[in-house]
Amino acid sequence: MTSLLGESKSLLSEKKVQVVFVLGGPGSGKGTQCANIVQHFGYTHLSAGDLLRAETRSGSENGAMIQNMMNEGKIVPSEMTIKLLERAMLESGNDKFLIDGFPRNEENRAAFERVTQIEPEFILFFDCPEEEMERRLLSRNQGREDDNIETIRKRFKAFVESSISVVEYYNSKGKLRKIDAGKPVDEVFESVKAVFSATKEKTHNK
Ligand SMILES: Nc1ncnc2c1ncn2[C@@H]1O[C@H](COP(=O)(O)OP(=O)(O)OP(=O)(O)O)[C@@H](O)[C@H]1O
Ligand SMILES: Nc1ccn([C@@H]2O[C@H](COP(=O)(O)O)[C@@H](O)[C@H]2O)c(=O)n1
Ligand SMILES: [Mg+2]
Repeated sequence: MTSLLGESKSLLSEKKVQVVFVLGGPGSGKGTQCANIVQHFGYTHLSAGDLLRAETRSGSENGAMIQNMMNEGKIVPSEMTIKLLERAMLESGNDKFLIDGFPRNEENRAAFERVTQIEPEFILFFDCPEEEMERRLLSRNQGREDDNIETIRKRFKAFVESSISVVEYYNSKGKLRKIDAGKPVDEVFESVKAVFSATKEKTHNK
């Protein structure tokens, strides 16, 4: 795979950027907590799902295919998602990113590393019981077509079958920061803050 601009090397590999991957099951609270992190720690939040949804609305040639895959809870080929992430990162003007809902499988992980040559600082993992995630998704009311019980079950299955192995991979590299996400929003954010404050402290003392 080549980069956004069809070059063998991504323009991002020449920039000094910091990336935190934000992972967790559907409805674990990734988007909610990312909004809080942005306010406190100056990151730009990029949700892979939001970028894909915007692409389906843009009328692009891949839009209909992406829409069908999302309605089935399937993981879209890395080439498309990485292109959207690369473009959003380059356009943002920032150098610190929370990448939410990515990498979703081994293919996502390996392709991002190969194309951008970016190694994430750490992985924030929201660990939440499935019954709680299901309750949250069914009462989210944001008009998402995939928030229906049939697709929610497919998304849970994809998370267990494809995404957990990515979480385990980063755990084995000592990069995982696991958060108990089954608690109320403010309590979850206290744990999140502790992770980012510790990282800031470490960087400051270097
Ligand atoms: N800690 C929490 N306690 C109760 N409700 C929460 C909590 N965190 C988020 N929510 C609510 O749960 C719903 C899902 O949250 P959010 O959209 O942040 O999850 P997500 O992980 O980004 O989901 P998805 O993977 O589907 O994008 C939202 O309605 C949100 O307001
Ligand atoms: N790396 C990704 C991320 C998401 N998708 C597709 O988008 C759907 C919604 O994702 P959310 O993170 O917003 O819940 C997801 O179910 C996938 O269909 C993807 O393909 N690849
Ligand atoms: Mg989300």
